[in-house]
Amino acid sequence: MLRVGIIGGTGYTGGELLRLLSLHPKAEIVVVTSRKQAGKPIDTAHPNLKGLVDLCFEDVNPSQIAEKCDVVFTAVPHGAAMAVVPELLGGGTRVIDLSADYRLPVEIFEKVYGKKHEDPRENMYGLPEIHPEVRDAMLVGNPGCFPTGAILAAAPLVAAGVVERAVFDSKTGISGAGQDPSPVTHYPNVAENVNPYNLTRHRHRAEIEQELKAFDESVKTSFTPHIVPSTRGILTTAHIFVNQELTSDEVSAIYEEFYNGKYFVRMNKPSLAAVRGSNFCDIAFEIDQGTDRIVVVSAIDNMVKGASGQAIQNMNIMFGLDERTGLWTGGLSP
Ligand SMILES: NC(=O)C1=CN([C@@H]2O[C@H](COP(=O)(O)OP(=O)(O)OC[C@H]3O[C@@H](n4cnc5c(N)ncnc54)[C@H](OP(=O)(O)O)[C@@H]3O)[C@@H](O)[C@H]2O)C=CC1
Ligand SMILES: CC(=O)N[C@@H](CCC(=O)OP(=O)(O)O)C(=O)O
Repeated sequence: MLRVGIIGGTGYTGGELLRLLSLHPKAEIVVVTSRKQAGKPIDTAHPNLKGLVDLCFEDVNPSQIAEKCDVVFTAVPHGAAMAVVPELLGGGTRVIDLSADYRLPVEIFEKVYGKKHEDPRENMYGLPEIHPEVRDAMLVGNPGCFPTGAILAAAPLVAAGVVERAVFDSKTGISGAGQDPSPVTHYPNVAENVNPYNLTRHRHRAEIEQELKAFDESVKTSFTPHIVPSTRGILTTAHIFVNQELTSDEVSAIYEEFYNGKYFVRMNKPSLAAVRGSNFCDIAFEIDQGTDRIVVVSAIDNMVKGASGQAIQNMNIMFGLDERTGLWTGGLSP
């Protein structure tokens, strides 16, 4: 059994890690941290897990955690992971970080996040459909939720060298903002409403660019997010402008070949409901006949394929398990 630790166990992604790992046949959760809820049972923060995870939150230091664990998930805010990762790695454990601390080269991170990186080191971007090399990594920077849906939607066409520009328009559920309440997440501001934000400069644009430009340096990208009145899920509409005419069969072949053997990407009508609670990314496309545009739509659960499920997929690959282990569940639709 893999001995697993979670730093930041009271949060939304920590709760999803606990929910999914409690069903994982090859993982045993041995330590879950919280500074504010230390000593309390897991189900005080996550009532849905009563009877499933029989542990209490602990406030312990990273080297004590490393001693007990083969792998540790850091499900903490940006900037907090880099404060614990060096000690975890020094203790010999492998780390999957759900924050943005290890997704970008240091100079880009510092520019985008406006803070100094305290632990500059090479990063391994944990989008396993594109980076199977995660298998050998000691530290994986698990992707952001929006970049996961956007990159998976566009990567096959960008890798085929046919894309001039990709414009991503994403709608997200509110859990992407984490558990701390704010005016943005306040019910009257979210219910029966759609809120666009960071129209041109959302920090996730850097991740999207990093991954797509690795396939084709000349591709141009734009990204605009919106919050919709849903707890979970991200639906991304990608307007992809191409440099040549393609038939529907040709585009289908490009996607089928790119995602051949990639279990968690399905060519399937995307909807938030169909992927809710699951690690799937559903993708469909339509060619805008007579124009240079292909509309590609993807749907993920931001907390599963967009965070904790993908992190467990990475763990499975890093430890030589079938990537699907513990992630068998379908979506909760309808
Ligand atoms: N929500 C989402 O859909 C997604 C989130 N992410 C990223 O995952 C990370 C976690 O997100 P999320 O679960 O939403 O966040 P939450 O705000 O819901 O939870 C944060 C957790 O981190 C702990 N924590 C906070 N500050 C520190 C610190 N300085 N040191 C140690 N622990 C700390 C908190 O517990 P306590 O204060 O008790 O210690 C809490 O358990 C973030 O970096 C986020 O950007 C990534 C993809 C999707
Ligand atoms: C609704 C909402 O606020 N969403 C978050 C996305 C959070 C996320 O998952 O990404 P990171 O891990 O990079 O923080 C946002 O736009 O900042």
